[in-house]
Amino acid sequence: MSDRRTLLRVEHLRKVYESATGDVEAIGDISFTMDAGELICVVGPSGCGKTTLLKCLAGLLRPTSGVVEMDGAPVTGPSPAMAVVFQEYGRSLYPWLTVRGNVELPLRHKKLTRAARSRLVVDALEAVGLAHAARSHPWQLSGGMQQRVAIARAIAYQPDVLIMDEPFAAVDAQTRADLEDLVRELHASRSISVVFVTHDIDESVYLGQRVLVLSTSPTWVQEDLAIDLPPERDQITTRALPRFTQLRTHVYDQIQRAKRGQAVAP
Ligand SMILES: Nc1ncnc2c1ncn2[C@@H]1O[C@H](COP(=O)(O)OP(=O)(O)OP(=O)(O)O)[C@@H](O)[C@H]1O
Repeated sequence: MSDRRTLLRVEHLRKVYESATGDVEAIGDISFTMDAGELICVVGPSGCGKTTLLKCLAGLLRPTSGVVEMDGAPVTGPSPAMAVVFQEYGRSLYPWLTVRGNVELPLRHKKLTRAARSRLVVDALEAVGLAHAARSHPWQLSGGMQQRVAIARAIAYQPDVLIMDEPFAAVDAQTRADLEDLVRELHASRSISVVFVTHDIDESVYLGQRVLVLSTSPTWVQEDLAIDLPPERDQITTRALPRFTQLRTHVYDQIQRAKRGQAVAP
């Protein structure tokens, strides 16, 4: 649950990529804040700058102008307070390490005793339902299980913010539903704040407490929509609610407007 403390503040963020073939203004002017403990989904037309935004939030990319602040301090590089889960789980896990080794690796940068590290790894693997697979290698696991390992690695690091870039785009529908519920469960039980980018409108409404709809590039926040569905959600009941249908239709309409360039800048 949100505790009304501003954790992340993005103000007038702009990002221009410079290249030999010309400049690309990926992000025009994005501003929003996120309270501690919130789960925000970000949607928008393809190529509108969602990944660019996440990279700026995570300190992996320097904005051209504007500010990203985490807990009142400017983000100037990768921060231990944030962990990122990407879509390409296959490329983000080291095949020569076991599941346990993959989850443990980033913790080696923290000043922890071996026992404390071990506790965090065991706890994270249990939380994602993979305690039994600790000694397997990633290539022995299904796609959904590999993405669970990536999530375990992120939560073992104990970040304040979990940043997820279309994390379930490459798994089948049933696995995706299970992983969505896992994210909701981890968010609720561990008070982790989550920024979740997705192409899937239904997924954004099902997961989010808020949905940020982005315009086409150069991008701004076209709508910051509060998702007023009950906090207890499940795949069958929640998705069958008339309000769920209204919200998904609304988000869909907004994205269509964005694609047609009809959205008005705030
Ligand atoms: N390194 C780069 N150099 C130049 N242009 C880039 C670079 N990375 C991204 N872009 C451009 O910036 C814009 C936004 O890209 P970005 O990947 O952030 O969008 P996205 O919304 O995540 O895309 P998608 O929905 O397809 O995943 C696009 O026009 C893209 O071509």
